[in-house]
Amino acid sequence: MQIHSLFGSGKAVVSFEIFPPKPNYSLDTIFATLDGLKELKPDFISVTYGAGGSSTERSIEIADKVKNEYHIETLAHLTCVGSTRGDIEKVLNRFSNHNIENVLALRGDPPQGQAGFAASNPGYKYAGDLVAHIKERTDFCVAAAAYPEGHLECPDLNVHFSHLKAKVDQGVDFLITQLFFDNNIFFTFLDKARAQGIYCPVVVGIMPVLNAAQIKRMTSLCGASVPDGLQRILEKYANSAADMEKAGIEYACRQINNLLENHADGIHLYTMNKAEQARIIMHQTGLR
Ligand SMILES: NC(=O)C1=CN([C@@H]2O[C@H](COP(=O)(O)OP(=O)(O)OC[C@H]3O[C@@H](n4cnc5c(N)ncnc54)[C@H](O)[C@@H]3O)[C@@H](O)[C@H]2O)C=CC1
Ligand SMILES: Nc1nc(=O)c2c([nH]1)NC[C@@H]1CN(c3ccc(C(=O)N[C@@H](CCC(=O)O)C(=O)O)cc3)CN21
Repeated sequence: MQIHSLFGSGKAVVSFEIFPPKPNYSLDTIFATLDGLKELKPDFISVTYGAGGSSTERSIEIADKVKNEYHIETLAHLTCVGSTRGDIEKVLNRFSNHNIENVLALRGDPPQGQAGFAASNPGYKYAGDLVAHIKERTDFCVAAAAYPEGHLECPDLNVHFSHLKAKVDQGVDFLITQLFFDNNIFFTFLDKARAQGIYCPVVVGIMPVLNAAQIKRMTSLCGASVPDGLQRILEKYANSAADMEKAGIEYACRQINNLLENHADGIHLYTMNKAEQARIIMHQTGLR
């Protein structure tokens, strides 16, 4: 099923994100996660591709299992940086052969320890180039990323908006946001996006703070700002992992409840492969 057909019912679309386990871990760990997530009946699950240096083969294998063994609608991430058009066509063919109908078209992060990309990057420069290529050649439903706080590489928010508008016009069916911890930033972003003619559904990406180290890594990777309320939690529970997790889950639930009150099109939970915490959040927000 094409995910864009799920929007517009008046109910928020609910989705989860998982990433492949590191190469030295068995794939069984992700199947244990999926067993738990399946019970929550998500509308779809997305599988990251190359995030944090993970193997792309594992991403394809997991996306296949989600769709064909768990029978959950799948959104396969695809990054294009460093690939040729031929490489991308091969991966798209493999997705098609596994009946995967939805792709999240991304540019990709620079390699770890590197701030930018080599000028000689072949093939694709921006995610929009990948969106256009997929739409030209296939019938995939195409999602893309949106950055409510702007993007680290593009400090001028107005310029960044024009890039987003151009990307959407290249054929994006729906957007998923980068994580953020202050809903007001999202509401301002959404108003501005609509005013600039970006009309597609916008799913909100939420990352629960489950431990301080992970949030440090994510905020430095994606530039999300940490509001005072969250900073206080990080300081107060610095020496108590269990209390930190509990407070992080409560924070995420408050964010989600407020987004639902404001009619968000969808909630996409960055699960960090933790099914039990996802279950608590789904129950506490009444989403499941
Ligand atoms: N591996 C994964 O599963 C995931 C990765 N990400 C990462 O988030 C980051 C951004 O990715 P995307 O949104 O796909 O990239 P993008 O290509 O849409 O944007 C990246 C940067 O390029 C600028 N830009 C975009 N189009 C432009 C144009 N036509 N001319 C000039 N500048 C332009 C944007 O303002 C932004 O600063 C990447 O680093 C991506 O890998 C995000 C979610 C999941
Ligand atoms: N810039 C950017 N790159 C991404 O890959 C990305 C985003 N933003 N935003 C949304 C999601 C969040 N994603 C994430 C976030 C964290 C990890 C992470 O912490 N990975 C650990 C592996 C942990 C483990 O295997 O247990 C790592 O060390 O890389 C992975 C994907 C992927 N996405």
